[in-house]
Amino acid sequence: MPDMTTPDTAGSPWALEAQGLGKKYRRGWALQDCSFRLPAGRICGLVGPNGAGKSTLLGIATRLVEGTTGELRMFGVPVDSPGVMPRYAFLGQEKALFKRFTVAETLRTGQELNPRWDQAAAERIVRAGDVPLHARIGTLSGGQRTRVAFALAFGKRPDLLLLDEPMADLDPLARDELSALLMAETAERGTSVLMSSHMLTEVEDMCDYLLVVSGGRIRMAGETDELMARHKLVTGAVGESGELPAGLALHTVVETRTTGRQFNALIRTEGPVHGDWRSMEPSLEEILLACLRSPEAPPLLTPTAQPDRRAERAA
Ligand SMILES: Nc1ncnc2c1ncn2[C@@H]1O[C@H](COP(=O)(O)OP(=O)(O)OP(=O)(O)O)[C@@H](O)[C@H]1O
Repeated sequence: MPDMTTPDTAGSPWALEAQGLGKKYRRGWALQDCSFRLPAGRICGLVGPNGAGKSTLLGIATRLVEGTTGELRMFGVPVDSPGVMPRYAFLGQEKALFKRFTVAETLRTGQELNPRWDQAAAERIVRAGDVPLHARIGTLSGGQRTRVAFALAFGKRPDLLLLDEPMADLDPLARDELSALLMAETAERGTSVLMSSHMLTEVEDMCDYLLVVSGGRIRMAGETDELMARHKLVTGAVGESGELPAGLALHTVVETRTTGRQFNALIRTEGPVHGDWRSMEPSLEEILLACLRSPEAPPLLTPTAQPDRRAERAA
């Protein structure tokens, strides 16, 4: 886990802050009215179904996509300010590497393009995977290529690493190895990470912060443990006419399923849970799936994730 006490050099405690962020394409809104905060030093999972708006959000952060409404700040500075570029590195599914370059030439390009370049770190990452420096990129395996892309990203010494499913095409062993590399490198430097992933187990293992997006809107945001602590799985008997117990209405019911005389509900607790039912701690996967299956449930943002309302009003 990263060192949470690492101070941010620019003085802003927020790696990312979105206020009313939206992107409209001709077909409609890809991202709408998104407001959230991601504190510096966190590893944040960006979760949502296909077409949810994850890549659009990462695209706005990296200036590949221009937002239609609102604002996105990185370490307190609007993402379209010139000073932002050296502060982040982006890694997507498509690795932007020249196939004819050798690994050494690729790292040299990184060195020439980035004033904060850390050659020792980049070489260490490449060597740890037994990737020969003289090998051409085109001759490397997918896992080796991803490792070189990670070396380029970390060599840049970014304060924020933005990852769009960078390990999606890797086998489980390579994924495991590169996840460990990611955790070790970010912990050493206190790097903030925002990574989109469809692998919920990976998110559960790696991420101490979550941003859940669906239909272009933020559904949940905040510290993983706080979000988990707000949910319970309850099981009990339905009433005579199949109705749910009245006590459940004291809480936010995210999802219910009834089988015969028994109900299962995933609830957001709004106080102590009392009732003639059994209550269990759901897994993160159960919470995420219920949240994504229930678009009518209200969004849940922990206090940390909620943007400063005063700033919003002043804007
Ligand atoms: N260049 C574009 N032109 C028009 N519509 C777009 C464009 N890019 C994305 N969209 C639409 O915006 C919505 C959000 O897409 P986005 O790629 O951000 O989703 P995603 O969450 O990254 O999905 P996935 O998990 O499949 O990668 C989708 O409906 C998509 O069709």
